[in-house]
Amino acid sequence: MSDIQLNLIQGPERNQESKTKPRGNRGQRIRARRQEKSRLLTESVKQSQNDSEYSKVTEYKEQTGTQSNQVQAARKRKHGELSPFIKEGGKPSGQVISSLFRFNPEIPKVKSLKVDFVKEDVFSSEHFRDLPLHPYMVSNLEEKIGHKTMTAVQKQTIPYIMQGRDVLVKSQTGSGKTLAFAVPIVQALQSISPKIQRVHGPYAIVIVPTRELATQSFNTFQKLVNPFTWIVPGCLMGGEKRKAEKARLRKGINILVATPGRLLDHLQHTDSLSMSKVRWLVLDEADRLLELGYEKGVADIINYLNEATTQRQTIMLSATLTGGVERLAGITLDDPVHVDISQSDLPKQSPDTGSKGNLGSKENTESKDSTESKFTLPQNLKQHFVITPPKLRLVTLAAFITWHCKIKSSKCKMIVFMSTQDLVEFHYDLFQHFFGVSDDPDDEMDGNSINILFFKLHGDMQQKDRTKAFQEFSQTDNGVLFCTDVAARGLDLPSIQWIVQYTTPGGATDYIHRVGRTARAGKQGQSLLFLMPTESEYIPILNKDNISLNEMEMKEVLKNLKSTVLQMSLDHSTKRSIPHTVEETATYLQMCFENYIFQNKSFGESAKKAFQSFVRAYSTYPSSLKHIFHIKNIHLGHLAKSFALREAPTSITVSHHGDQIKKWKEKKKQKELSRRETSGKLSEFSSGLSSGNIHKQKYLKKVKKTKLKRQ
Ligand SMILES: Nc1ncnc2c1ncn2[C@@H]1O[C@H](COP(=O)(O)OP(=O)(O)OP(=O)(O)O)[C@@H](O)[C@H]1O
Repeated sequence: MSDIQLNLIQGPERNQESKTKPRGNRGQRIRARRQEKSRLLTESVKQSQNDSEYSKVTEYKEQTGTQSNQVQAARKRKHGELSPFIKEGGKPSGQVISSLFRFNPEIPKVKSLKVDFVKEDVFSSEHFRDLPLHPYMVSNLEEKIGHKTMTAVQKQTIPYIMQGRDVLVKSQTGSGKTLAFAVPIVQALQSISPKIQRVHGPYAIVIVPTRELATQSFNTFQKLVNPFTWIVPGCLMGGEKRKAEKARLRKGINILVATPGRLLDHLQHTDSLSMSKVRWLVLDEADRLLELGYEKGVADIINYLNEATTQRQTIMLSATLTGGVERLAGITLDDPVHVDISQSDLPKQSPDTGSKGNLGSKENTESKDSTESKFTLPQNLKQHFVITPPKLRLVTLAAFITWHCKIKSSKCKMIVFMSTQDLVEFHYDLFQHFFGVSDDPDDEMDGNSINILFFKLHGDMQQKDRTKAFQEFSQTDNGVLFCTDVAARGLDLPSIQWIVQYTTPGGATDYIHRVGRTARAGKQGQSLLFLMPTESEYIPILNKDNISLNEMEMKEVLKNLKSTVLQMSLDHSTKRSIPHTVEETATYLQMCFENYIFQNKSFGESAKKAFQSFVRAYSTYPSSLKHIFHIKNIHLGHLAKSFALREAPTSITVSHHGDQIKKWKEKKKQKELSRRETSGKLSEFSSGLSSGNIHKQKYLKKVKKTKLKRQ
């Protein structure tokens, strides 16, 4: 038997995990639960101790083994025939526990570049009452909404919109762009005489990329029209009932906030929706809306508008708006003003004044000047990065979350961004199980005292669950939200202290919007970016986009784990064998995770799915970043540890994993091409409304399912 096989898990059979809940009175139940937990935890402690022994043995073997053995093993590993921890001759199905702290790649020294700090004031000293606004508008803003002075972007933008100008607005996240367009629109609508009626239909169309942002912007309009009861705002978005929306459209909506897919479907299928009165078109998060996948739908909406009305003012906003983005959808802007708070006090005329484009035409689908202006981040945002070897990612995340949200403070609100839905599902379930608030009252008596509130949000959730998660997380003052980039844009969730990016974003733009969920409107906030050693070159790339980060050392994060482990439910018998050093504690927690995954089949499947989705997502970084983010740079066996798997799933690690990814990418490319031919819809776009073409509907559903499940 090989040395490594000595470490095969001797634990209970899979699927036996707490399946049979003991009957009897409360006292008996608690005792039985304690015994079961004690058994599992003791097992983890034993394994964490064995693990140190094991690592010594394997290290010795690796160092002293004959060269031919080493070369042979290395060759096999290279071709994926061997798990890095199963020696030749080992049982292929064997579950091997490898050391967390041995054979890790070195943590490189990061060479940060000097960052030019661009100052951007959030607030101005001017008051809303200094503007020619209706007195009720001013009193509503001051007394009900609670804002007396304007933010800098509001001060610069509102007068231009009130003059009827087309405007392109770029200002940092959380600087108040929503009111910058909402106030002048409501002001103009209330002043129309005779009064507008709801049956007139929409005067303003506000397009946003996600459902949560649609709800949020709609709520802002609802507050603003409070004194002007005859103005009716409304919201249309994928996931909601089509019939109910049609009924509301029939009654009349004057300010229509919508996601593009659902709006387009109503334009195509709801007769009562007329665009003839539309005077304002707002594209919030415009750069996102005009990206690949969204831009076709937006161009179609603009075509509808162009046919229905000629008198239109267009307003485009984003924290990462670059000049020329309007060309992406061939939007025609008439002598637009560029408001860029970071650059100067005086807004500029657009260099491409009055440029006309062909809607959706190929020539216009590239932004030519993405580097022409610098991005600005909130001054009160402290940004950090941590470099962890792949094996230690999961325990480092657990250490970070439990320290900040339980041990250090019980009032911490955190968002953890991940690249795919499967990653979100897996981490949510795992953390909920180990550290979440239990719905079983027995747990409180049982001493299970980590009790963090966990939430999840991604594009594949049922709309009602999505709405519930969003609302509950907005209202709570402590908790952790695991999410995809569906929550990266525009959301204004109160009192977020930490933004964690557990998977690296595809570029500076995504980075800026993710971290922009904290440090909003002058408040304090912090962010942490997880990197693997092979990814450290990403820091100077972010530096070039004015993003400045400080290193947080992994061992500093991990040293807090001991308190977490102490707080986890342990009875006296296991407490005696609680690990002490950082290495022991981290290994202990990793063993708890691994045992749980190993013993619970559905969790095991979820871990594998998450692992695979991570690997696939990893192959979709833009070509400019491929030298850093290439799956070949990562040891998949080590990476599997961060999914509490004892070896990488074979479907990925078979010798041709490179070919598999290539095939998958080709398939994805083909699907993307046919999708673009049939429709411009992507996840948030997918409204499920089209009634005419069932075949297309099914096709889109399939594409939506198979595509990376990114959002
Ligand atoms: N004049 C003001 N004074 C104080 N706070 C304000 C003012 N205007 C807006 N805010 C607050 O600032 C926060 C951010 O506003 P908003 O969501 O509009 O920012 P944003 O610039 O659109 O951000 P993002 O780029 O992330 O979408 C909100 O909580 C809002 O209530």
